[in-house]
Amino acid sequence: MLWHITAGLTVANRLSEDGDKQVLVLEAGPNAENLQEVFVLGLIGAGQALTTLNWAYTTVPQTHLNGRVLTINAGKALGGSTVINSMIFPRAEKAQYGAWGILNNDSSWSWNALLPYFKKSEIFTPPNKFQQANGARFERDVHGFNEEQGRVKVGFPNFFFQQWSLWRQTAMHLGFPASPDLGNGSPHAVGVAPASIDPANNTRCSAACAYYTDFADRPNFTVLTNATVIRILWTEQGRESEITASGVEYINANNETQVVNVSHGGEVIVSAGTPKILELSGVGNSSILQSAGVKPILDLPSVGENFADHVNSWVNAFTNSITNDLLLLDPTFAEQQLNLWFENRTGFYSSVSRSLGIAAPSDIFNKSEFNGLLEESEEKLNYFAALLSNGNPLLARGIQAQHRLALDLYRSNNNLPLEMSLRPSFFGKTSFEDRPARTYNTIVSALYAPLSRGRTHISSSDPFVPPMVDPAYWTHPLDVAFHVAGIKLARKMLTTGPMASIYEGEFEPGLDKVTDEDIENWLRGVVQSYTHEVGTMAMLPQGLGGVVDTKLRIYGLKNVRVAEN
Ligand SMILES: Cc1cc2nc3c(=O)[nH]c(=O)nc-3n(C[C@H](O)[C@H](O)[C@H](O)COP(=O)(O)OP(=O)(O)OC[C@H]3O[C@@H](n4cnc5c(N)ncnc54)[C@H](O)[C@@H]3O)c2cc1C
Repeated sequence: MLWHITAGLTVANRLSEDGDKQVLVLEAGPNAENLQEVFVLGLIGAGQALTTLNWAYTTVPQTHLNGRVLTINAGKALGGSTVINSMIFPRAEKAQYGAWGILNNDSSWSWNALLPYFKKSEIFTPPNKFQQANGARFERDVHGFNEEQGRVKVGFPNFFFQQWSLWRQTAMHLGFPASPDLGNGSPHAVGVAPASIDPANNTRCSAACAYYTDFADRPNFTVLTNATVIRILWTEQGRESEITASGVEYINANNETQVVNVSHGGEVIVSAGTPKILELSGVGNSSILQSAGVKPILDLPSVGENFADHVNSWVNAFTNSITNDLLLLDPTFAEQQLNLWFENRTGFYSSVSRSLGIAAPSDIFNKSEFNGLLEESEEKLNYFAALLSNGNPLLARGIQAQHRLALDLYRSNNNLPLEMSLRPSFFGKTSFEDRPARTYNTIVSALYAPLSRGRTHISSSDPFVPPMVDPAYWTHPLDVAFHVAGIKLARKMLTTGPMASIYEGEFEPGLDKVTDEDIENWLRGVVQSYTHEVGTMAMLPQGLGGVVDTKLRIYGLKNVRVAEN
């Protein structure tokens, strides 16, 4: 039994290949595959705006971001966040996968060990001549081409904005290597990102498209949508040496409470809002559970801790080039473009992929400046581990181990702190009405390897009360330093090399933000979640405050695993 979905549907699909296994998936949202906000590439953002498809969690006021409450988007549909996400489908730096193996002393978590699974997860369509002419590249060795169903379709779109090419040239001018493939495990480069799309139809390929639609008639693979899981039920304690899940309680589309039993030898795989469900089931930090009115079953204090999320910010420049802003500025043009997509899959709405540049420390700091920052962070390893671990001494060791490894990787230029991407449009918080009615190019700078760690917990036993979410953004000063440097790099990218030829002045942050301090102060008022939250069911040894082992089994529970970010 599983819920849910990006990860969960993948596992459900693979398990149900064995006809002797009965697999049930419970998903709180609907099947939204037939909505044009989901399948039309250029309508990214429209799906997120549908409240029925987005959990839109809110954070507690963020101490380091002027006390602001931020929104964290997360898909609520069969296919999870892949139904509303931006479809960018590159991979991380090899050393990042290796870090899992090092922290867990398990070599099955490394780039080499995982690459066969990455290949098995996709049907990659190489770029055609038009896409190659627009910068798309690929390396055959790192992709999967097997056309069997049960894989995410990955490829490139039918429309490219001209400034993406100018921007890549500018990035190269500033020292970024040209990427032969952003999925090859060496993404410190600039290139065109592949996307999780079906290039034959120019449509989104969500996890539902990859792992469910073609398998809906598998007799042992059942999916219930609009089914919100409340808690896991346990066998009477004392009869088993380990605590055993006996069933799951959920609320169906008619608002009725239902129970489904786990068959003998069966497992529950949690892949959805996991900390909340575990805490409602009595698994977590006992004192947090008791204050919320839940009877503790297993004291596992790191559940919901170790929360990390990317945040982003931007520099937008006025431009004379053609951008996506035209869709908002001219509704007739927007209608024509949408018609073009439906007629022959061309035009603005057939575009999705973005050019990305992944920056290393050497792109943004000089060596002595960066060594100084690293030394400061090393001196304060204990302090930040204690601060970020919420009074949990084992997790403090786990966070310290993560930080030590991250700092070592920074020293060798193998931890990549920033994703830089060019959006051919306005991007930011200022509403359409409040900004000049012009076209913009925006460079978005996203903090990729944050050292800050926060938490999420229940505050009530009522399953309909949203969880408390505190990502503790920007708690670690190195996060702040990288983010400020990202804005300076974005400015440089907009104003040098070929990009300078289409630059007509800066809108935000605005040229009055001159010093690092000005930029930092502006950022504290605008930084927003990039909605890539991870880490709250940490895969770490128990001595480092872990929640799951390297087979994703929850410590202390007999038949419950976790499969999600
Ligand atoms: C707006 C946005 C843009 C993004 N862009 C990109 C991108 O371009 N490239 C990229 O690689 N990543 C992107 N991501 C991140 C990526 O989509 C996620 O990391 C990934 O989908 C997470 O997979 P998951 O299985 O862990 O969780 P999810 O995909 O979030 O799936 C969790 C599922 O569980 C369901 N659920 C939650 N609670 C319950 C409950 N109580 N009962 C039943 N079901 C429940 C949810 O409805 C959801 O369907 C983006 C994310 C968002 C939100």
